[in-house]
Amino acid sequence: MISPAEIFARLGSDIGPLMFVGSIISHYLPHELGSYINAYFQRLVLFATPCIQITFNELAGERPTRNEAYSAVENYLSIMYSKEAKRLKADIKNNSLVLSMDEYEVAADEFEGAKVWWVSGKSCSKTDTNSSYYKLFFHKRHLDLIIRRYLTHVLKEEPNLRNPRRKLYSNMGSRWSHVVFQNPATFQTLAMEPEKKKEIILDLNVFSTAGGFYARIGRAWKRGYLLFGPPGTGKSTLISAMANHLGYDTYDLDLTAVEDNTELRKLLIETSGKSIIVIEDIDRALDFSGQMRKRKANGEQEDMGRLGIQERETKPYQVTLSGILNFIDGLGSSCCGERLIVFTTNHVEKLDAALIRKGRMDKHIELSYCRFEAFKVLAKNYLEIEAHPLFPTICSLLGKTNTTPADVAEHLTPKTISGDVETCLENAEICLQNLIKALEKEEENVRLKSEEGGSVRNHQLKRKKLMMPQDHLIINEKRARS
Ligand SMILES: Nc1ncnc2c1ncn2[C@@H]1O[C@H](COP(=O)(O)OP(=O)(O)OP(=O)(O)O)[C@@H](O)[C@H]1O
Ligand SMILES: [Mg+2]
Repeated sequence: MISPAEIFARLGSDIGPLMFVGSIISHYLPHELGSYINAYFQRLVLFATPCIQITFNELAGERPTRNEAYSAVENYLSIMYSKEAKRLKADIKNNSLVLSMDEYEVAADEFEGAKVWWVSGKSCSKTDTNSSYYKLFFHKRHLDLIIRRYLTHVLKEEPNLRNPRRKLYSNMGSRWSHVVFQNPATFQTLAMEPEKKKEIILDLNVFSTAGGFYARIGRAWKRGYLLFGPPGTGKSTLISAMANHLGYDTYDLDLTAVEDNTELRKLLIETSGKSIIVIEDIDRALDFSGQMRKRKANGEQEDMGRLGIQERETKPYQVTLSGILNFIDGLGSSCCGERLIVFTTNHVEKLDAALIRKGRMDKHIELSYCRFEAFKVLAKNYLEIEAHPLFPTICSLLGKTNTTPADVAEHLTPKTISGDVETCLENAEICLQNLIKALEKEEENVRLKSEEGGSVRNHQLKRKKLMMPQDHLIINEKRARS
């Protein structure tokens, strides 16, 4: 015979049915009565079972703003719950549709073997001003796990989950349109020297939590990053990793599609907080702008037949360097919330000093050719190996050649994908061998070029020596004549 204590203990492991009954009844009653009945069922659960309840109110304490923990729970539940839910609530936030649990809904979740239940509702007390809430119920034996691990997981300690519906905006003229940001790049998968990576992560973490500091020193909460390096060294990949790390939206600004500085300002004002504004290949965008302005000044813009397809599609172009400087400086003064602005370029030397000075581009990061530390990250990502007898050969070859991570990644992509361990190891061996062949070829090219360079230099030196007496003669002759 089961004792009443045991019944309650068992009930505590599955309070779902009780919760569901409460929510269904509440749903079909007038709001005030519904909320009363829901609260009653919750109290019954707490009384009759060894359950613990944690409440996340939408409006907490005296703060007029939304409780961030509530928003985090809402984000988490909207992903988990929307797959199986029958009743969802739709809302528009930052110009996009957000679905979340409707009131008096119950969602069951499981974390490392512990069952938990989330209940949504709206409190009716006068003091709470009809604040919405989420309540979490779980068995008290899981208290430690829930507090230490589950809540951390829900409250987006997992940075990728901070803003699960992150968006990638791009501009058509002066209008932004967006798609869901889905690039999976993270700092873990980014091939870069560990120290440099750590430094960037730290910088981002400090920035994202430094709102109070920026306010105190009277500066806009923004930070500029200049990423420079040859093509295929990971500039765009780093931006995606940054967006995933911070949970920010990304605005990919195509300057060549912007008509003039006024349009640029308009685009800026329409960006939201917690975002990364990216201008890729800033040197080329500015070059393009200069060319188009020159053509316009020369009255050539009418002759559209002479322009390239891309140029023909864009209108006469009036974005100037000072427009961009104002754009950067305006970030923060015309918008609220933190913003990162990121420029990328393959030719840092071409950029105007005013554009990249500290205060505008605060952090300059060089993305460079693939060295051994970066290679190890790629090998782990692509081949799932951390060591291999061929690694020392690759390490030595990478030191002698300038190969981009993009090239290395291409060689490390297995031609067949298999879950079988033996096939994976075989694939790894083949990929590493292929990479070695490519690196050896590159090394040979480097050697030939340096030999060619050497013989050209020797030739020039010899010529110089041969020329010397003649040159002296000419100079002396000139002196004599004068
Ligand atoms: N540092 C890196 N870590 C991981 N993958 C990389 C890295 N660099 C390049 N790759 C791989 O190479 C591809 C091209 O890299 P990416 O687009 O980031 O280069 P980029 O520096 O932005 O080049 P470009 O100057 O031409 O825009 C990526 O999709 C990625 O797969
Ligand atoms: Mg790029």
